[in-house]
Amino acid sequence: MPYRICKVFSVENGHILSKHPGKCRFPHGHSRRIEVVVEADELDANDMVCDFKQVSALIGGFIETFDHAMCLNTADAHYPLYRAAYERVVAFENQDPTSELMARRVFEKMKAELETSPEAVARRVRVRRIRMHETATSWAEYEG
Ligand SMILES: Nc1nc2c(c(=O)[nH]1)N=C([C@H](O)[C@H](O)COP(=O)(O)OP(=O)(O)OP(=O)(O)O)CN2
Repeated sequence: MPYRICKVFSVENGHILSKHPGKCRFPHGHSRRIEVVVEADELDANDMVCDFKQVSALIGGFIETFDHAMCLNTADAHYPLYRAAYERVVAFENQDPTSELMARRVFEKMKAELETSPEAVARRVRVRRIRMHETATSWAEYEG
């Protein structure tokens, strides 16, 4: 049974769900909590999965790109307008930026960071799941 730790990040993030039949197809924002769960079979010399700060160092910068940014489907008719007007736009290729897909994107980035990092932590630690909170009552997660 592996040991697990979780580092929680917060961002203020906008999105448009262009396929949504209700009001979520209009621009709106969320104060998102993003839980990054990593695991290891053995603890390090400090009796940790890894330092929480190492999780931040690996994925914090990527998560920051979602902060005060608008997530958009590239197929949304408004996408070119947002792209032209604002520098902080996060594109989802022909898919709506749901919490499910945002969780998956963070998961895949964290996995890639661990695979390419030369640091020892990367050989021992795996990303287990990303939980993307949307509101106080809803979240989605992606698990490896
Ligand atoms: N599976 C998903 N469903 C919905 C998503 C999503 O990303 N994945 N997103 C939305 C909207 O972005 C919406 O803003 C959030 O939905 P919801 O939790 O329904 O928000 P409310 O504040 O309106 O919830 P209430 O608890 O009903 O007030 C929609 N669905």
